[in-house]
Amino acid sequence: MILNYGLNINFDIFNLIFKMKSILLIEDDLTYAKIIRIFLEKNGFEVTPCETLKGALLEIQKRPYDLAITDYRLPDGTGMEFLEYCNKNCPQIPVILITNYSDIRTAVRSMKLGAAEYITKPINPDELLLTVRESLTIPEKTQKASPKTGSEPGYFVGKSQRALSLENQISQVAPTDMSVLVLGESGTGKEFISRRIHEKSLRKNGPFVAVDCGALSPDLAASELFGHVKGAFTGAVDNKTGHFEAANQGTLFLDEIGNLSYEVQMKLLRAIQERKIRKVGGNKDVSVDVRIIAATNENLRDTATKGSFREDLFYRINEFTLEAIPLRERREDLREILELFLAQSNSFLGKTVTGFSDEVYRIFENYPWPGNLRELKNVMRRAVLLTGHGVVSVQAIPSELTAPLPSDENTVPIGQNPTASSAVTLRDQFEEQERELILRTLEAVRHNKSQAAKQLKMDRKTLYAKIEKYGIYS
Ligand SMILES: Nc1ncnc2c1ncn2[C@@H]1O[C@H](COP(=O)(O)OP(=O)(O)OP(=O)(O)O)[C@@H](O)[C@H]1O
Repeated sequence: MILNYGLNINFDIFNLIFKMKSILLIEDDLTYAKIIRIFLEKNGFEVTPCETLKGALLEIQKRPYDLAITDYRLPDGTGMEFLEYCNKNCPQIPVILITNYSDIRTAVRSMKLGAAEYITKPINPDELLLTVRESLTIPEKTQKASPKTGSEPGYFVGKSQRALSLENQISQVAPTDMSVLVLGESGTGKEFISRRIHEKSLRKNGPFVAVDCGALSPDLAASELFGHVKGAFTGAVDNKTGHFEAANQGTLFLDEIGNLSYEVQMKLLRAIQERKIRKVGGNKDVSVDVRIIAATNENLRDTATKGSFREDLFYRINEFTLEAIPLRERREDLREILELFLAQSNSFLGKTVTGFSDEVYRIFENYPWPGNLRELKNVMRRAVLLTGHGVVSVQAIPSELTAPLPSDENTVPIGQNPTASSAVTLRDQFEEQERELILRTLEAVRHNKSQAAKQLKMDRKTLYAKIEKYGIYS
């Protein structure tokens, strides 16, 4: 197996830091799951494999895993159902969703539902490792990492008309204490815009607390936002400070605010209007001085009219509206954004990629980017990882972005000696292992294909197809 290159050199250090983090791996393709498991174990993680949604739901209740990785398509459900369960019942466990690139919209939806990250098939080992390590460093899922002071590194403004107008509005509203509602598709930078407002405001030396309301379990949302007193409910073993208090004299960013229950909306309205909160189970009010910035990618006005979002709260948080711009509507800014993400990825990964070929640039220009800046950043990071140095070529970007190219042009043929910077994927390694496994089984059963198929738990037709695919008898 060729799994020992790239970022692996640092794994001893990571071992020390992470002290055998436990991962629940939900993947029904057993051979593929085995390869991922062995790869992660070699890199110092403890992996428990699971083949079904039902099994995974039972397993996650047994022990506090540090991370879960789930395939989207499972025999008895989807990875999304698993994600939803985790959000409600164990929101502290980051979940990475594996999807096909063609399911990018699913991936984007998974991020909205609180997935820590998504990775697309075919999986690149370095990318998998990077994503796992990054997800394990997220401090707490409902509260995002929030620097208290200093401006957001690498905030990109842009030169397009719409970008300039947005920046102008940010500058105008920032010094006021108005509540701001930031609208926009997933990944367009709503949180970045909100941080920008905070940094340009008079509260910039106070905290910026970002809360992902989509990841708050309905039962615990009030306690997360307003805190609780010891003994308020089973499990409230200590007093807890809520996000409101934590944001005192600063800004509270409520992402995906449409996900809050009606009851919590009521408490939120009171907190904003009266500038007072009451902890769950408490009997006295606590004064708070917090500016609210909320974000949503749904039509909150519609939701308010239909009654599932309180109209009074909608008007209270919507004193000023900003619209984050989808990437496809700011193509003039693309080249500059690419350069920024390239520089960021180089510095993050310690690589020296200098640019991209004209062909890559053309592909980027023609692609609709449904996942917006986040998707672009992920694609760039992957491309930098695979390229290492020099110029990013088409081989380093997901084949789905390059519609006219056959997808297998993107990978190195099995048997060919790959270089460290080439697109060797877990799929390649999976196929290599599968070929070996089939060959060994055939030899063990003296080439009796029915027996081999039985042992390999595949039907004869599939076995024949694989024998042909791998050229076993040719
Ligand atoms: N103005 C910007 N400058 C540089 N990078 C940005 C900018 N806006 C967004 N990004 C990048 O895109 C990623 C997604 O941004 P962000 O989380 O703010 O989007 P979002 O609209 O809040 O997403 P979601 O709807 O999924 O919560 C960020 O991690 C950041 O890397």
